[in-house]
Amino acid sequence: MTSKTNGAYDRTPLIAGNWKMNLDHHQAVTLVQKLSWTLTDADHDFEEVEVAVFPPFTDLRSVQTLVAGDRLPLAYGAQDLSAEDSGAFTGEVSGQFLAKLGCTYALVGHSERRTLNGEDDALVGRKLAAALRHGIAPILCVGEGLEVRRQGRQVEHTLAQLRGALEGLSPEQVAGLVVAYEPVWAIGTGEVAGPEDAQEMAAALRAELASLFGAETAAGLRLLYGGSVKSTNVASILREKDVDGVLVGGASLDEGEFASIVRFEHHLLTD
Ligand SMILES: O=C(CO)COP(=O)(O)O
Repeated sequence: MTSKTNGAYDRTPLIAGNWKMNLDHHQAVTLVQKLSWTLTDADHDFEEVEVAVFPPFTDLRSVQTLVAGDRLPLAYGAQDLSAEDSGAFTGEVSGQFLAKLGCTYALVGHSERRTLNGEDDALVGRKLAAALRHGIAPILCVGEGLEVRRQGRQVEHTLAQLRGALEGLSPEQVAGLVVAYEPVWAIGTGEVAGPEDAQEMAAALRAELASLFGAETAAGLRLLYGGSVKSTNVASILREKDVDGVLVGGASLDEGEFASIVRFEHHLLTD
């Protein structure tokens, strides 16, 4: 049994790599191949620590073919999806198509989409519902910007985003949900929220999930931290009781660094 220094894992840790708008489908195949070789060589137990990648839409078919053809124990997902299922929505990608491509997960409400594409909580909630309709586990991204953090309102702000996206759902519907806390000021900046900040927010999110869906459901949901995660800081973050994994951006583009993050327990033993 995998264990934290503060106790056994109740939930399978999830290490997720969000590639953002990087790597074409040829590069995707190369990275996924190298990543799986590196982890297999290192005897990584994918049942103990789950690994998922989030390539651009145009890479997903190639990743599906590779993962299925070589029976790789890796999960993959999309970085976004449409709130709609089909129709006159030029440029949108339906959850139905993603399910056909074997996506286990879809990110919803990533801060870059909220900021660059004006996605609000209502739209994020509709996208989350669309993922659930198609049997895709949503990874709901929440988190505050620098101004909100400076005002000390980060918990209130992040919990409002959580409630806004999950309104009207039942405990059964959210059973496979993952929530990623990504403070916007820590994304791509080299600034990392301290492990205690990640834990403070994870505990607040879990308490809010318990009040929405019951303690038992909340205890089974995985909460991730994201924002400048690297092999050198992952262990201290994942040592925290309520943090069940990480959502990695830049560092997931290098298979050696990402594999080292996946093998965070190795750092737990050495630091
Ligand atoms: O946005 C992120 C993952 O979704 C975090 O990105 P970085 O790890 O590059 O800071």
